[in-house]
This record gives sequence, C-alpha cells and structure tokens, in this order.
Amino acid sequence: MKSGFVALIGRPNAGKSTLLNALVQQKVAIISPKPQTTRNSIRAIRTDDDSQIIFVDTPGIHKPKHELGTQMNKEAYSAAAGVDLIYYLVDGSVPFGSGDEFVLNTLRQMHLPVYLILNKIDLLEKEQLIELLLQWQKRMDFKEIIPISAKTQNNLDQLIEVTKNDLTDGVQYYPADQVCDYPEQFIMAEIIREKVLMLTEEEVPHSVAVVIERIRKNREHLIIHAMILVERDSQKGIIIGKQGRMIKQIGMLAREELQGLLGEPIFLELFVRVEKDWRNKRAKLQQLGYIQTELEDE
Ligand SMILES: Nc1nc2c(ncn2[C@@H]2O[C@H](COP(=O)(O)OP(=O)(O)OP(=O)(O)O)[C@@H](O)[C@H]2O)c(=O)[nH]1
Repeated sequence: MKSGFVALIGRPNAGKSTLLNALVQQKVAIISPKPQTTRNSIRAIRTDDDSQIIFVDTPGIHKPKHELGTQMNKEAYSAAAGVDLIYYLVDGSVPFGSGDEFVLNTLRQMHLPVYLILNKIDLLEKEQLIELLLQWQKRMDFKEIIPISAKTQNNLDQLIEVTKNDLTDGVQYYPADQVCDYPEQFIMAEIIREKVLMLTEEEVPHSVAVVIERIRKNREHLIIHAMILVERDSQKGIIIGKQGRMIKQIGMLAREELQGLLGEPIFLELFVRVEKDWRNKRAKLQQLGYIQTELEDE
C-alpha cells in the first residue's frame, strides 16, 4: 500500500475545493465564485486498491484584512508543513500577478516537492495553454507540471497516477470508506453558509458564519437549529430579506441538499444574530473553529 499526504495550496478562487471534491468523488468542501470561501483546512481521503492519498485543502493564501484572514493564511501554511507533496493550484485563466509571486516565495522556502497544477484549462485555447506552460516552467523547479480542469474533471486520472508514483510504501491511515476527517455538523454548517454565499453580494458573504446549535430527532424529521452570525444589523436585514424571503430561500436550498446528504427528512430552523466585528475577535474565531489550538501561542 502506498500512502501519503498532499496539501492543496493556491490563491483564493484557484479551484482547490472543486478539485478536492472531484478527487474524492464526493462533496467534502463547499464551492463558490466568491474568493476566500474556504476558511479551515480540511482533509479528504481517497482510497484505491493500491493506495491511500490524504488531501489537505487549505484556505486560499491572500493579503489579510482581518484577524480571520491572518488565521486563514497561518492555517494554510501550517497545514502544508507536514505533508509529502504540495499541489500548487493556479487559475490558468487569469494572468500571473504579485499574489502568485508571494505564494511562490513561500513554496521555495518549504523545501518540499511541488506539483504545479494548471487549472481551468477548459477556458483556454491550446496555444494559450502551451504559452502558459512555457512561462510557468521558468518560475520554479516544479517536480511536475500538470494541466487539468477540476470542473470538467479533465486529466485527473493522470494527476493521480503521477502522484501515486511519488508516494512511498506506507500505512493506511483511515478506513477505506472514510472520505473526510470532520464531524457531520461541520459540513451541515458549511452547506448553509454556501447558500448564503450563493444568494448574497459584496460584503455580506465574508461577514457570515454559521453555527449548528442543536440537532434533535422527532418521529418524522431530523430537526437542525442553525444560527447565522453576521456583523451588522443591516446584514441581518439582508439575510432575512423582504418578508423573510431571503432566509426562506437559503433554508429551502440548504434543506434540499442536507436531505440528499443525510438521506432523511430534515426540518431546518434558521436564526440570524448580529455579533459585532466577530472576524476580529480571537475568542469568537476560536469558538467557531477558525483558530486551531496549536496556532494560539504564535
Ligand atoms: N471553468 C472552470 N471553473 C472552475 C474550475 N475549477 C473551479 N472553477 C470555479 O472557480 C470558482 C472557485 O472555485 P473553488 O473550488 O471554490 O476555489 P477555491 O480555490 O477553493 O477558493 P477559496 O475557497 O476562495 O480558496 C468556482 O466558481 C468554481 O466553479 C475549472 O476547472 N474550470
């Protein structure tokens, strides 16, 4: 059995969560067109007959504006520290920029093998792809350069094959049927947050956190009480919407997906609470699971 850990690193919106879901063939991370969707590093596990690869998704590395952003960057680097291999995922459809240079400098200091994964090739012409490959080759001594489309799942088999060849013989860390390492409540909250991200604009998506407060069961339903935290009264108004229309729609979409995921009828109760400036409060971030205990003293 070959096994090992692979960290997914990249700028916000590169497609890390989309790739992670495709690699394990299950929705383990939420996706949205808004940058900085992922806040925690999560593990997804792919077990084949001859191998087990543990992928560590990380928040997109970016210039932080809040304590939450600083913690997200720290989390991304610390998640990458103990791995065997790094996938550096870039969005091939946007030009190289200072943000990429920032990530490359960090990668150079990590002294780990790095695969450059050029994502979103479904958006590129063949000539553009060749040009991109030539440019990226010069920037760092990558162990491999692999063009893919996470969305259309193009070239992912190749990516897995090459990765397996780089892994050493090892133990099976997780049971074969386990695909992620977090409790079900985490994905429940993330699915609700995903619907908020889908339906709201501008500053609202970044100001939202979701907490599952209670789960009960009656004869027909699993009853989930979830709290949506926002930073300001005006955002609370937006989430609730005119005559409660927005929160109804968030609830409807989330309930549908949760039912599919959990395979039983769900009754979803959503509440909204204003928690002023929560993104800058360390205690709140810790309570929400955005600060890992080992990062506390840094
Ligand atoms: N066309 C195209 N779009 C893609 C591809 N992969 C991801 N996307 C889109 O890019 C956007 C961002 O994808 P995510 O997977 O959320 O990106 P991420 O890197 O996890 O983003 P953060 O959570 O912000 O760090 C979404 O709208 C995806 O649908 C791809 O291969 N092709």
